[in-house]
Amino acid sequence: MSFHLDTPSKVSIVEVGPRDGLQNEKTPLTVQDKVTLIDALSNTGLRRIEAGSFVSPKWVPQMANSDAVLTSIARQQGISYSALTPNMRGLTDALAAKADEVAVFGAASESFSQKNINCSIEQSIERFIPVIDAAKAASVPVRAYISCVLGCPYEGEVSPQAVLDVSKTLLSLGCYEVSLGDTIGVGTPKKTSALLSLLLSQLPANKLALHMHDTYGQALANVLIGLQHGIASFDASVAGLGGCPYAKGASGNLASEDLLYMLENMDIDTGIDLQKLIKVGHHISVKLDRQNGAKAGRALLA
Ligand SMILES: CC(C)(COP(=O)([O-])OP(=O)([O-])OC[C@H]1O[C@@H](n2cnc3c(N)ncnc32)[C@H](O)[C@@H]1OP(=O)([O-])[O-])[C@@H](O)C(=O)NCCC(=O)NCCSC(=O)C[C@@](C)(O)CC(=O)[O-]
Repeated sequence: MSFHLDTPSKVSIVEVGPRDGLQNEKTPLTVQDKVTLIDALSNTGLRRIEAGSFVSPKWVPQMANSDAVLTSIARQQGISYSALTPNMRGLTDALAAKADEVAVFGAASESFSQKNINCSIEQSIERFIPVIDAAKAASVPVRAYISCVLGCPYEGEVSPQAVLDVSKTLLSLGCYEVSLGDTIGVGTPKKTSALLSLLLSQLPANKLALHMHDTYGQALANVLIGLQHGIASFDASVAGLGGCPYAKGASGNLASEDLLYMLENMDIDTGIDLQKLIKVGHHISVKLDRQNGAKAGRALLA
């Protein structure tokens, strides 16, 4: 029996630890370390794993070895291994490395767009058009991220209408899903609910995902709001790894283990084995010499 509130009975989790999680880590991981992490994640039941990012190594050195990572992992059938592709150069490299899926990433805030990808929102859309077209021509699905949907580190408040406009544009260009990024974790249930109410008045729930950072401990509460609005796709990061290099102070993503613990206890099916995921979270935390950011992970290991 599913939870008494009107929530989806099944949800899909995008594990972003190997990308969003590692892109801001001070301790650089070797290709082999990343491959070990991704291969371990592949054995947990996850079906969507973001494995790397084809961005400028001058901007994000931690992702410089994404091609070697994608070509070295032990791919498992039924798992989509994705990568970020900000431009045609990124897409070409991602296709050469056989990414199963790619993602373009824009923002709802002009300042963040400039700081993150060095162009305006409008210019970013112009850049994405050939990327999306070429990916589709290669039969590679394209996801889209929008950063700063609930607040911007440079501008503060972001208007929900701006998020709606960018979402509609990216979906109309052929992205199969828009992942709404609370980049600095300032979203609260009230703000998340207001944003989703507007978006869902014009877009179907199955075109949206939530990508919550846990800076203020609100990520899981916001996910619950998302579930109650019918959202069934969520991004999370094993051990709560992460942070965005262009959003100072942003802490990690919502920990995958915490998300899974909540979903399991709401009888919502994900197909993922929590115990296996907890072990992966523990190992990567030890490897990075950082505290495991997953509360459920720490509690269940204790
Ligand atoms: C977008 C660019 C490339 C524009 O960067 P640019 O400087 O405007 O671009 P450019 O075309 O003038 O190129 C500059 C240099 O980068 C190289 N270059 C150009 N493109 C590539 C590429 N694809 N791969 C490798 N190298 C590349 C290019 O060859 C050139 O090299 P140089 O001639 O100086 O030696 C740059 O701004 C960049 O790489 N930004 C990275 C931003 C990033 O990765 N941010 C983190 C991910 S987004 C995020 O975390 C948020 C999210 C998704 O998780 C959701 C949320 O929480 O909000």
